[in-house]
Amino acid sequence: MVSKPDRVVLIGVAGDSGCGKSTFLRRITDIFGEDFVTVICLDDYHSLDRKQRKETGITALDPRANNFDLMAEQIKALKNGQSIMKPIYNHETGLIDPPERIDPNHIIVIEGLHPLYDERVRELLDFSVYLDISDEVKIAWKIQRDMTERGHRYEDVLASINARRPDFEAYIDTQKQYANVVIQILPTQLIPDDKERKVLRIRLVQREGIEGFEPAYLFDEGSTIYWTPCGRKLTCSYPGIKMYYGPDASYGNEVSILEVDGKFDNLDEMIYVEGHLSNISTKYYGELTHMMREHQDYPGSNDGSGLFQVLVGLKMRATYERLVGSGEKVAAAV
Ligand SMILES: Nc1ncnc2c1ncn2[C@@H]1O[C@H](COP(=O)(O)OP(=O)(O)OP(=O)(O)O)[C@@H](O)[C@H]1O
Ligand SMILES: O=C(CO)[C@H](O)[C@H](O)COP(=O)(O)O
Repeated sequence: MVSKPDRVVLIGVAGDSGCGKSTFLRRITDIFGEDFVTVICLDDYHSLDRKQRKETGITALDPRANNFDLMAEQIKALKNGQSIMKPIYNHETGLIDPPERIDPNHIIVIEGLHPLYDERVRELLDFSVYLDISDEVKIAWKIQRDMTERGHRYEDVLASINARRPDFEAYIDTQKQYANVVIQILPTQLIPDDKERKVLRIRLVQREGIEGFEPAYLFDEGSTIYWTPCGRKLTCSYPGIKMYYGPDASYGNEVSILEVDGKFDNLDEMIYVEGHLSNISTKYYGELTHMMREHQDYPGSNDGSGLFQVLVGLKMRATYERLVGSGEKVAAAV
């Protein structure tokens, strides 16, 4: 840890397994610096180990397999500047290991299946994100990762997604109603009946009316905009790029949507898109483009997922600086 924090800022990143949380977390630590951020994976609060879950038929997504009392107590303690002894769930053995000491830090990120599920934990959060990946894309990514990197069979990957679905819908998906922002990852609409899932449509759903959070917009705040940026200033190969901005409603809340369908060919040209976005919480013109170009190797860096992950990271930085006051600025990316 760099220095003892005067105030702990708590961020929640929710989503199912395999929805891109690790990539998003790397972007957050890139913005704040590794020492400034402590990431807690909420799998560590599983109260049933793998064998017990198998015997009882209760999945890890089910609240009964998780110790929310301990989670709420320990996250509250960290926010109050106290150290905790956090349990550890060991994914290799499927067992619960002896606890480890976690000290408060400037930013604490709680990530996993349930950061927004329990009201006591939810109320402690200063900023929250839900990564919402459509079934079609989830299957494509899981198959790519679990078959090529983990040696699983196609039928097993599909069966595990199907087996999780009822509990996913009951306990995980419902959390998106509480998030400040939702990043939705959907199949493209630019290629009819696309099965490859190489081109994606990404939507950033931003809650309106949250104190201190100003949604980003395209061209003109509150309008509805359809924009095809391809042409002289943005190179686009097939199937091109379409962007959208407009108002909507979600779970009875007013939201505004920013959307990108398609892939950016050349991230140097992102400055053209950045120049037409407002309220993006950058510290200088071109900072968002700079951040996207820095990590072209991250998955999704050349589509809306990279763009919106960076944008949400900038919103987190703005939240941090607003909460801690002007004395504690995070360095700009230069
Ligand atoms: N934006 C993206 N575009 C394309 N592929 C992606 C994107 N984000 C993640 N992936 C791929 O999806 C897979 C899962 O991503 P990642 O490991 O980040 O998810 P996770 O939520 O951290 O998963 P888990 O909780 O199971 O560890 C990886 O193979 C990664 O390459
Ligand atoms: O959804 C998950 C969160 O990442 C895991 O399935 C859950 O944590 C159980 O882990 P394991 O399958 O290793 O016992």
